[in-house]
Amino acid sequence: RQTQAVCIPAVHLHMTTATMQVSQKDFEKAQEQLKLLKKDPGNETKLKLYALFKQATEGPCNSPKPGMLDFVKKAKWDAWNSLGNLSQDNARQKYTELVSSLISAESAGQTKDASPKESRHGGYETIIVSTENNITKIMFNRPERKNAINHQMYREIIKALHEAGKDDSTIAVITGNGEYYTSGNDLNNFANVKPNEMEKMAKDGAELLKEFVSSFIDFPKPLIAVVNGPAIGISVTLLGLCDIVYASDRATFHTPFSQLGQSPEGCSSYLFPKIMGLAKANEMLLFNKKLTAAQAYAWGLVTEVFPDGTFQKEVWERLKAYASLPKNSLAVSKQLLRSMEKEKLHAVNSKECEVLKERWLSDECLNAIVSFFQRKSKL
Ligand SMILES: CCCCCC/C=C/C(=O)SCCNC(=O)CCNC(=O)[C@H](O)C(C)(C)COP(=O)(O)OP(=O)(O)OC[C@H]1O[C@@H](n2cnc3c(N)ncnc32)[C@H](O)[C@@H]1OP(=O)(O)O
Repeated sequence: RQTQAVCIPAVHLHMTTATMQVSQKDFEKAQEQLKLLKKDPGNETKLKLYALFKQATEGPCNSPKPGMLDFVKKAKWDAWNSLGNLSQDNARQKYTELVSSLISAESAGQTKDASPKESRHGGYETIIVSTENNITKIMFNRPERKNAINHQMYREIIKALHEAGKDDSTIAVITGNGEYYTSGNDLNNFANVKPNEMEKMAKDGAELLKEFVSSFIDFPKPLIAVVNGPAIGISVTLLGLCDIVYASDRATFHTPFSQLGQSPEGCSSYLFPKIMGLAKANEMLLFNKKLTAAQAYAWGLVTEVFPDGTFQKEVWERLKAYASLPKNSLAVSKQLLRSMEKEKLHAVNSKECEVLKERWLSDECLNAIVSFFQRKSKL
């Protein structure tokens, strides 16, 4: 899998003769500092470091794309290739900055009086979790994969929601890093499964999905979705379990389940008809209708739409004010609003996962996934 351990080969931690740029010294120093890190920075970060090192020393990716089955090589190639034509100077700069941020994060973790403003939660690779102004922010962080949700990300979000539910924050926010909110389930979750492992894949997937959706159903504080860009699949269905949904006018909302031979999840088979009426829910959940932000607002899925240019500023100012309201009052009020539904939502979640488990073994679903990987189809 892409998230398998990726070592940074020693050779990549040494400079070739290379350029004598102003930043050359810093770049070399960064390579030395990297070796002093006590904590493993995680596979995603190691991939970024690997890619930036290759770009800085060799320029844009020039090696042939490895085969689909060669996961580690493919993940490294993808990371390097995703840097496109980034100049070697910029790559050196970014590499140096990344190392410096890792060193600072590590020493901040060791010093009690670290910045009181934003505290970054450690131990995550596919998401960034931080707390500031009484708001715990959970950010999908695989921008080069359009924030597709792989198994590791599902597990990390479950953990982050569990911790956010108990921490001192007043509200929690879920959002995406980069251009996309998220492109939904990572289709690689279905790739490279041997025929005799299909049933297990479907069973494990359904269990993970059930636990993932349950962690949204049970989340005890106001949960706000800040939809910064296009949202696909499960990231759209989960919006029904969020208490407020703010969207950039660049966001779109797409649940292409029948196109993928699958079926709705995230309690959308129950919540979407309640939110928007059965006729409109059918267009989204049966017939793959992609909504603009304005349509999603008109259909009741989105609370408010903001111009992309001022989206972050306006939304975070608003949320900062909301998060200064009395924490316990907000929590009990949210629970009152949702409690009558909780049992029903868990039952819907179980049923949806059961149906999906069967769908994942169907030819319709397998053909759709093969088409995606053969580049015959994209959404
Ligand atoms: C435990 C299991 C629970 C399952 C729950 C059920 C959930 C269901 C769903 O969420 S259904 C929705 C699934 N999502 C998709 O089908 C989206 C697939 N992606 C696309 O159609 C396109 O990538 C796109 C429209 C999102 C973006 O297109 P474009 O702007 O042209 O970018 P690229 O395609 O070049 O994307 C860059 C890079 O990212 C890879 N990627 C993007 N999204 C996904 C994804 N969802 N799964 C896997 N890979 C994804 C894409 O393949 C590119 O990789 P490459 O550079 O080609 O290696």
